[in-house]
Amino acid sequence: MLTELRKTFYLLDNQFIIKGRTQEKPAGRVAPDYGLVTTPQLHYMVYCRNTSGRYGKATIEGYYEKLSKAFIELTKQAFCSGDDYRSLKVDCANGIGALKLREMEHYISQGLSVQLFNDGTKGKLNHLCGADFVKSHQKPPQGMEMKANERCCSFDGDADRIVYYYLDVDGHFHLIDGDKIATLISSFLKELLLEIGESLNIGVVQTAYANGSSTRYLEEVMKVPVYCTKTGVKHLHHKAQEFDIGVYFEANGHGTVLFSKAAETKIKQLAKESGDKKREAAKMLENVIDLFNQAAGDAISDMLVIEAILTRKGLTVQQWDALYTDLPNRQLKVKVADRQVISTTDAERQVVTPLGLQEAINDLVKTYRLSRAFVRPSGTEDIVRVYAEADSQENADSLARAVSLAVFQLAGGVGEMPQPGF
Ligand SMILES: CC(=O)N[C@H]1[C@@H](OP(=O)(O)O)O[C@H](CO)[C@@H](O)[C@@H]1O
Repeated sequence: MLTELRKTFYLLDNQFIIKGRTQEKPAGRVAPDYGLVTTPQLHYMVYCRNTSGRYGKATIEGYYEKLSKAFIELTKQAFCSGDDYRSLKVDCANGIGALKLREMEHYISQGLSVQLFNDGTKGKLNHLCGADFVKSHQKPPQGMEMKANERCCSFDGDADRIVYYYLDVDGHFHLIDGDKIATLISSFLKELLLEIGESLNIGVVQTAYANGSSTRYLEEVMKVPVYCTKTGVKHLHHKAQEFDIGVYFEANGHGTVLFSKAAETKIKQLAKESGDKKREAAKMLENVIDLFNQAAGDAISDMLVIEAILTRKGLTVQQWDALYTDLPNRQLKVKVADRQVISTTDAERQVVTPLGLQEAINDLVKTYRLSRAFVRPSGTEDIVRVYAEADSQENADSLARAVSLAVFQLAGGVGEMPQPGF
């Protein structure tokens, strides 16, 4: 996250970006100073400048105005306008998202009231809170007061990821991750596409970390084509650009939806010319295009899209969650002397080297039901990541442990040996 942020600052500070290429800043030109902004807001500014303002005004007010206008349009005649749909609790991970959401609050207050937690007034960045903590520990952040069935979400520190969650009446925690966000959004978009009756193609892009139930639901129930890329949003973003409408989300809640130029032009034309029903659907799609950050995954923009969809469809957080049931899963880390000894293929789902490791994983996976496991070297930490899913949490935990042990033994593990079982 921070590396991305620094890289973008560097681009704004020392170089200009012209049509996707970078070049040295011409002498005498002053780089704009936007003060403190979220990572996706910075990407928005760059996108605006690179399109000479066609994408939007390259100011923080321009961002708030563009998003809030689309959000208000989408929610104003919504079927459901009860209080349940109007309020949302947001854990801001003690990060920049808190400052920016506060600034934006009054632009969207007509459609949504947000209550902020972990807003940075005390507490440390991402410490026991934020999207990454909630997703990896599968529990609520500290500092959030949650009542049963209340809709809550967490941003990460630089506000480019978002996950939703709630507590049921028995106090059980339910996580709604990037996969379920992608599912909600795709089903909404598919319905609108049916209404406008145009054959625009839609594709969903995931990584190997996507829960098996989400992939099955998208392919088998929703009949949407799903593609798997390597981990890291740059891979998902590029793949999503191949479709008229490309929906991409990492399971950790980082993602957005991209619309091709041709799709945007078609939708804009239908919003002007077609008959009543089609025109309404096309207008809605026009606002959806404006509400999604086309430059990068954006927690604020994604939150507004999700809130607009839930309101329009009259869906509660529990109904959304019930679209499918996640397979129990576990992620572990293994320390090895050199993580580069592990090379992978098939979008990181199969190990090529060291020899014998993939066979060992295959043998372990066969001993569990509804199981899947893979390992890959992290691109951001000096570790190997292990992922496993199975029919029960106990089995997912036990498979993840057994695979960790195989990695430790076959790929030069260091330190304490992982124990089988959990
Ligand atoms: C399993 C997982 O969540 N991996 C994250 C993490 O990458 P690793 O290469 O797994 O360390 O950080 C990336 C950058 O934030 C993010 O894009 C990715 O999804």
